[in-house]
Amino acid sequence: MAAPLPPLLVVMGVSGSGKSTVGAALAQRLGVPFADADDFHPPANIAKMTAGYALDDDDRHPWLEAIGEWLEEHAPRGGVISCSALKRSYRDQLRDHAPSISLVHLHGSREVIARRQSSRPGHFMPTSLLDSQFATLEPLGADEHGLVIDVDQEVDAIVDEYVARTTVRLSIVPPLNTAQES
Ligand SMILES: Nc1ncnc2c1ncn2[C@@H]1O[C@H](COP(=O)(O)OP(=O)(O)O)[C@@H](O)[C@H]1O
Ligand SMILES: O=C(O)[C@H](O)[C@@H](O)[C@H](O)[C@H](O)COP(=O)(O)O
Repeated sequence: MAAPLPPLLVVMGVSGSGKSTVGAALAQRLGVPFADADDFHPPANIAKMTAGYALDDDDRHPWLEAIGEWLEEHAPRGGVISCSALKRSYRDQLRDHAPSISLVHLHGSREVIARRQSSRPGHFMPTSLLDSQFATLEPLGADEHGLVIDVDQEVDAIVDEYVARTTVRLSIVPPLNTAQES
């Protein structure tokens, strides 16, 4: 039997959904490297968001290319990267680099996410951009490899849910026609 592929995950969702926090915890649990896509933005993108303007497709294109390259580089040994990946076309761009990625969409109500995003200290992303994040978000298509997890639970519970839903359990099936010992 072929060895299973190492996990190569993109933790996606709107700003404040917990991508960085959950992504780091997932990487630790899975024993693979972690990266945060916030660190891949060119300075102009950070400046634009800090000033309260949403990024557009042109702003995101080079950023997604850099994330795609990280995924490509980490595909052989696995990795987790947190990246909003809001549109289907953005995820297609990542898959062009690394077709084997799995998406983990952190899904939650605007209320829960806004509360977390606005109480997060020292982050450049203004709460005023949350509406545009939700408006831009395109849910995972049925043909996209991944799963959706509710963020309204503790970080460890989210990681547990991921592991429970993705672990293949092998059951030991006794051979047929085995003579019964008496
Ligand atoms: N499951 C959770 N339960 C409680 N707080 C959380 C949870 N996930 C994230 N947080 C907190 O919410 C805020 C936003 O999380 P963060 O990981 O920065 O989100 P993102 O990377 O998606 O913008 C942070 O202050 C983080 O500590
Ligand atoms: O595509 C975008 O509009 C940005 O990448 C955005 O989705 C991302 O969320 C910001 O970088 C803020 O970072 P946080 O998600 O950590 O708030």
